[in-house]
Amino acid sequence: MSASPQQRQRVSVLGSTGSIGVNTLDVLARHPERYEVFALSAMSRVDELAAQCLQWRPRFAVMPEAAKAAELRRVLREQGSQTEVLDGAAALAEIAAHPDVDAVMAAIVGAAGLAPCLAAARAGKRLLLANKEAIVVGGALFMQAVEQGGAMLLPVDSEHSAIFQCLPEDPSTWAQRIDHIVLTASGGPFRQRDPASLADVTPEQAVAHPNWVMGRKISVDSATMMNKALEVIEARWLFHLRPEQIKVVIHPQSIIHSMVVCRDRSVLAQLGTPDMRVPIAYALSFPERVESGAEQLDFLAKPTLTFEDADERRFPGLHLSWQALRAAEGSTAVLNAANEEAVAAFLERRLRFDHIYRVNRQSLEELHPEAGECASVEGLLALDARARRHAQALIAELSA
Ligand SMILES: NC(=O)C1=CN([C@@H]2O[C@H](COP(=O)(O)OP(=O)(O)OC[C@H]3O[C@@H](n4cnc5c(N)ncnc54)[C@H](OP(=O)(O)O)[C@@H]3O)[C@@H](O)[C@H]2O)C=CC1
Ligand SMILES: CC(=O)[C@@H](O)[C@H](O)COP(=O)(O)O
Ligand SMILES: [Mn+2]
Repeated sequence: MSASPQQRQRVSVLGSTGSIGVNTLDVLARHPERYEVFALSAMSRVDELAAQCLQWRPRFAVMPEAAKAAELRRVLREQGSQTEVLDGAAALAEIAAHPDVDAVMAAIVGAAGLAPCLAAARAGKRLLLANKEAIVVGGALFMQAVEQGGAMLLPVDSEHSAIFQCLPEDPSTWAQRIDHIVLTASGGPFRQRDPASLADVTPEQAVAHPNWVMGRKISVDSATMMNKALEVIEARWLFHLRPEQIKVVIHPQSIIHSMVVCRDRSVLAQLGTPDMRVPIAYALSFPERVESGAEQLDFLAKPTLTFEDADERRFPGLHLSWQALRAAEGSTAVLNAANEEAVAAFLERRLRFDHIYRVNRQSLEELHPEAGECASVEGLLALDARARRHAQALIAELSA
């Protein structure tokens, strides 16, 4: 039976103009009887956010930069829109924690999404987590906020959604049943290239993912395998695993989205076409399932599923994840900050593709978090800023 209009979930979509944001709105549009949009947010794309506001008529729209917000306000006023436009980074936390919000889609890219995620978690929301950098930076503090706020944390990242779909609903049973998990990795656009030939690859080549259409930052991360490194760290927190319980295998078709290997050696996998609307729909509707709009998997069209070793010499970036997890608390935040800076420099053609790994490795080895820095969001953001400065110096040296 469908929900009555009074029971519709009110959803804030943080990062609504991005790849996950747009896919989320696509899923929401298929279920007007279940969901309504409470608030939207974006960073730079005023016209896209204005169009979304006119279609969805949210109560609030947020643009952190005042000038962009003023431009959005002007456009919406001209169109007679009732949407209230807010600015400032604190407004993101406001629309994440607002008492009238039921669910928050965290689809901002990067550590900028940490504070609104923590706000949603502390306010006990249903938190749909695509923004993997937030949990990589937040770590224990993030999980404490979820627990203390009584939030429901639902993974959106395809691999973590797959693991979640292979596990029972009651998280207290997970530790007893999981031997380890296997995250699948496509290998990215350079899987078959000689690693020594990657110095001159361009941003255009790096963002051309073989299977998924995604934002530019995560696409570069897939090409360096840092995406999988972030996902190893994300899995450690989401599923309460030890680093050695998380393994990675290359699966170039991206049909198996990840696997759980149980104590009895039974292997559970989740399969489907590579379409983010599936994990988004699952996170929105859990424990139910609703139409996502994705194409059904045709086994005969994709009859061969293959696997390869995630070789350390070929994919050195991946292995920084286990190094960071075993190092001092806060090291994962350092690794993330370095990577965000290095990817931005690469996309701006200030850094060679193969130097992204050098910046990440050196930052992790040279910058040591101080005791207590991870105990508060202020401490974590200070550590994040320190790691960015360190990485920027390395980038300047490498590009001199
Ligand atoms: N795309 C995908 O299929 C997948 C993405 N993810 C994760 O989801 C997150 C979003 O990825 P994706 O949608 O690809 O990214 P996009 O770059 O496509 O979108 C990012 C969104 O965040 C906004 N934004 C960017 N920077 C800031 C900032 N500093 N403060 C506030 N808002 C900001 C952007 O606004 P604007 O566009 O206006 O600049 C945009 O709405 C990432 O963490 C990614 O790793 C995980 C699995 C799959
Ligand atoms: C869709 C999604 O979840 C991405 O994280 C995707 O998995 C990237 O693919 P690879 O990092 O495996 O190339
Ligand atoms: Mn993923």
